[in-house]
Amino acid sequence: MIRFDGAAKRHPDGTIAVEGLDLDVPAGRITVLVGPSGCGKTTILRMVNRMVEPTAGRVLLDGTDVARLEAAKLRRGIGYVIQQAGLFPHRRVIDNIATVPYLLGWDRKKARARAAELLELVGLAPETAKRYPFQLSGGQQQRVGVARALAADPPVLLMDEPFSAVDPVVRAGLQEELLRLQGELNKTVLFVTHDIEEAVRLGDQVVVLREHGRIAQLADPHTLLTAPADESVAAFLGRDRGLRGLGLRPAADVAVRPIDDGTRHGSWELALDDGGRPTGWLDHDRPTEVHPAPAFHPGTDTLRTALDATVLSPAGIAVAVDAEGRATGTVSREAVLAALSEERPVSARGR
Ligand SMILES: Nc1ncnc2c1ncn2[C@@H]1O[C@H](COP(=O)(O)OP(=O)(O)OP(=O)(O)O)[C@@H](O)[C@H]1O
Repeated sequence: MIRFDGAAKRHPDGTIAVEGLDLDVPAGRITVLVGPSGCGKTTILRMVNRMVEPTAGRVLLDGTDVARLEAAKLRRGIGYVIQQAGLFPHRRVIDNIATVPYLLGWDRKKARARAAELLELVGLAPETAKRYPFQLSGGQQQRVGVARALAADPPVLLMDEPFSAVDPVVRAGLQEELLRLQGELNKTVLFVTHDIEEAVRLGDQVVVLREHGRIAQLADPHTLLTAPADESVAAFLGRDRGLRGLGLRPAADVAVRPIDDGTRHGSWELALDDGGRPTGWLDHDRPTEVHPAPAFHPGTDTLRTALDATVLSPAGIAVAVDAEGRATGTVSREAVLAALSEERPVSARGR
């Protein structure tokens, strides 16, 4: 467990980044810090691995004041993931991932074998190992960043806006991946974001901060959305709290138009293969071009995924598919938004 015990940071120029924080970050859970720019999120995170030294108070890691631990050694036991991954550009992916094992003195073969395992764990193809970071997409780079942070199997993971530089759909994929990984690994995760939706999606507990690192509310996502502590938290959650529930509501809430009712939507035709799986959208006015057909799983996805799929679809229509990938129906953006505006309690994320 990580405990902030009156931890404060005042900079030499007099700026108070964090006034005095008391917070427990439970072991094996994801705690998300969320709040407006400049409220002290990064400062709080960096106090844990001593990239920032508190000017008052303490940070305890499993009961030990981190100030008493050697910084380099402390950091090797804490995974750290930052925005845009921060990979070494001149090192291949495999060696980027093996950075900490090398530092720990593992032999090259063992370090690389571990890195290859992690590559698979974060969902990257084995051939990615030999590439350089610039040869990867933003989302792939973030996966490498996560793999690198996990390489020495640290019990604690600090993540500072790790997914904010990628587009919403890639981001949703990375979030899902993190939840899947966490289901297996049970790390103590401290995660910083300024996006409340990301916070409620990932957090077992969410800490809403205001200026100087003051806690406005600490709650599980469900409580936060249904019972904001005060007006300022409610305002931060967004005026339309329904929209913020997108990522918590099951996609099953949306009315699907059965595939048997037809595959034509205006000038767009949904093409299916022999097995009934969508292969793309065809534009009747330009029939030679095939456009991608984003899909979602009504049984397991959220309304957020369904909405993303409609937004990315050239036809403005998302395809509902079953577990085998066969199209069962279609939904429009309006249908997703209509489902959202129906009065239903927001359900907390289940694992
Ligand atoms: N070296 C420094 N000297 C003076 N002030 C600083 C220094 N580093 C950070 N600050 C100030 O401390 C406050 C908290 O900064 P911090 O980076 O922790 O905020 P944040 O919530 O992570 O912001 P963002 O979401 O924009 O990254 C800000 O007002 C910032 O300007």
